Amino acid sequence: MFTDLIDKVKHKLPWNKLPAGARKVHSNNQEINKKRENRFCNNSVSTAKYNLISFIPKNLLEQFLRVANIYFLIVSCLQSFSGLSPTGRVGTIIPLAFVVIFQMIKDGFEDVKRHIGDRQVNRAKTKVVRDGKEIQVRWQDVVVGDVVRVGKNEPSPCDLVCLTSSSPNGLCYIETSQLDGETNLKIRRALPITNDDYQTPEALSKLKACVTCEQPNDQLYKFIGKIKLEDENDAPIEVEQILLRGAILKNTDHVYGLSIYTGKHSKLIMNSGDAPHKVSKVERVTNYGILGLFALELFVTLCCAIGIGMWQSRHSSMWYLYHEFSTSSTIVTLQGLVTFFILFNNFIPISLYVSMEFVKVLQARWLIDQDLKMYHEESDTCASARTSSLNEELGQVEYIFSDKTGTLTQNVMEFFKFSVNGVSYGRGVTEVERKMKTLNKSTPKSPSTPLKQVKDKPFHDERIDDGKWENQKDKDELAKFFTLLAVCHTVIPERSESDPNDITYQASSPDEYALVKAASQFGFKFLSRTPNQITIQVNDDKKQTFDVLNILEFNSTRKRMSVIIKDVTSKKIYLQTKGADSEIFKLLKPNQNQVHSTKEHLKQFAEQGLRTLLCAQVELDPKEYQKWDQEVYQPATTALKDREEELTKASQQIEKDLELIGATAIEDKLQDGVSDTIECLADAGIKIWVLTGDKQETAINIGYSCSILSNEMDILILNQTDGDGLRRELERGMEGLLRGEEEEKKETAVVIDGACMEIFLKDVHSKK
Ligand SMILES: Nc1ncnc2c1ncn2[C@@H]1O[C@H](COP(=O)(O)OP(=O)(O)OP(=O)(O)O)[C@@H](O)[C@H]1O
Ligand SMILES: [Mg+2]
Repeated sequence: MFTDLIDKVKHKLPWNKLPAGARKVHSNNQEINKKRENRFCNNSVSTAKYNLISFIPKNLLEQFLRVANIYFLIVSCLQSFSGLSPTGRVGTIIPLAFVVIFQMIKDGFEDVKRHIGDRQVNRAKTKVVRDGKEIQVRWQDVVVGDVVRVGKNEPSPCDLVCLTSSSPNGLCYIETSQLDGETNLKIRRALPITNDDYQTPEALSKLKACVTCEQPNDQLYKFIGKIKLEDENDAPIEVEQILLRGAILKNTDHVYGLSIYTGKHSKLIMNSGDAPHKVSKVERVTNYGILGLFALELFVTLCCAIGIGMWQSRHSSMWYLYHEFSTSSTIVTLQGLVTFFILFNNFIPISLYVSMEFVKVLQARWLIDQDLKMYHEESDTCASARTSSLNEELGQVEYIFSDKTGTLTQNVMEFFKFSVNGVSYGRGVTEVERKMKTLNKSTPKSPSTPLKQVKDKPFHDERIDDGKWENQKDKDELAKFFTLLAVCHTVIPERSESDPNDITYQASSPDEYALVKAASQFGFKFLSRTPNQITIQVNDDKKQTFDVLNILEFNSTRKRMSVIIKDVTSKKIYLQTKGADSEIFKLLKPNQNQVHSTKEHLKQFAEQGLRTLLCAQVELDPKEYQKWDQEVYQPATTALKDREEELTKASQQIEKDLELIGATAIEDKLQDGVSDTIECLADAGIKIWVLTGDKQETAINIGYSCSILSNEMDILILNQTDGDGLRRELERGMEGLLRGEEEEKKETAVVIDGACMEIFLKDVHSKK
């Protein structure tokens, strides 16, 4: 309570306020950057709660926020000062001091650990460019306006604008698991205007640039800013040119970036906020218990005080506790109130909190930290209780919210099946299918997918393996499909220095990685990419090159991505797209034969727990394309406001009348032990929510295989997009729920579609 207040006041203090307007950062010009009105801070951060000066007052304040401590403080004061104490003067203050000191030592010890952690981070080494040379400095000494070098597998020490990258085309990859928990790589791009000319420390130390950006804020995925080089026009800076503090550089030798937000102003720190003072449920209950005891004590005290008042008025003799005797029974009653209050102070046990703290420390250090069942052998890691104040909450978790990909599943995608021209290929049996078989909830089998054991390669089908696809009657359609897999993506190939034929792929989307790998298994090998061209090799001999005219990028709202390419030999222009079936079916040209059978296949794939994508393409008329590119697309790319929406609108204008090429199905296996873990959690009565972008059928079947859903449950599927239908379905669900409660065994699981959820939330909002 008080700590919140202190924080609020702190933010209002004039010297803590950020200046209004934009932040201007000058490269290689510390004179301007260090001006006081900029209020740039240094790059050291502190996650500790106390420092040497604030430790005693702050900790005491926190401790005396506890009801019991306030109570004992009052008792101690009365005991020492009033002269009415039936016990010694120090009867309470000594145990209280002991309790407070014990707690202080424990808090101090935990804070010292935080200080040590902070020190390690603040003193870690990084390299910055100063006077034409790279020098090593501590993280805490990096200042706004420094050009920082981040090497491979190193974290970025502060928020940087990426100026140059050692990789071709200014690309680099980062892993942001510290920021958002996602382990897949994300692509970042160096600023085009600096990438080519400022590759060396000498060049970088001559860089005269001014970056104008927002004041520090906690928005991890938003950035508005521009850069101005001497004698050049302003250029916009996009989110994809920002490396946030804590992001780790991967697969790129090094990048140089201009530091714009440091220390407590960096987005990661702004986003994490101060650690709040948490009170566990047990402690809350204890507080109420103490209030009850206190009321009881007051009552008993009152009775006794009135009693002695009455005794005195009848007997007119001195009560044995008092040396001096008042003749007024009212005064004796008042004196009695204090005396009995002190006498009965043991109603509330002073050692209560100490015992609780002691037990918690033992639980944390002894039971949790050394629990062999929570030991991970491969990484030699034990469980670690960072704080012991919330131990008992662990047993009272009611809900768990989980992501699916990468949390329940391994995020290792394997191409498993596909469908082209109404024929389904791929013979493997998925993990989900096997699990469903054991659950006796067999998925509908099609004649083309008999259950057979998987070979070492996840995809196998004797009809098309080892180049035999060329003998199929659908060979042209198959070739089109494989070409699309090899071309329509944002994967980047990397050749190893020792063997140029050895190509590894870098992808920010593990699905795309699996598709490109699969295409090369069929002989359509993706060889190289430049900003404007992509080359693939067909059957080890023929090279095919395409000019990449545009890439209409993937985002979660569009649920698809497209490329517009020009075949260098035939000069034809195509738009190729792949994405969620819910989106792509809407964009198809009407009356295509294979649509019906592809839908059937998609349903089967999804029921086998596979992640599906639909592939389609269209040949564009060059004139129409030119018109669209110049009049619609290019203006959208340079829009300064709502660029993403503008691009989405522009893409919608060209992604239409598509010809269906095929469907892909990718398996993402469950992590080890997921099913058992979820069963345990469910047994403990914990409700689990999982979020996924998969197709509904895939989600449901994965739900079964990881035991979130089971045959014994009522499953309520909410995918109605009209309010009335949704209401009806909810009512039906509620009836089921009540029935289930009566029968005392049936549980209800709810599957909610995203669109349906939106209606739901809108409704809630409007009611508010
Ligand atoms: N690289 C891609 N190209 C085209 N479409 C894609 C791509 N990645 C995903 N999609 C489609 O977009 C939909 C939404 O994907 P998104 O990545 O937003 O889901 P998500 O929230 O990450 O879910 P999950 O955690 O299950 O991956 C997917 O169901 C898929 O159909
Ligand atoms: Mg995804």
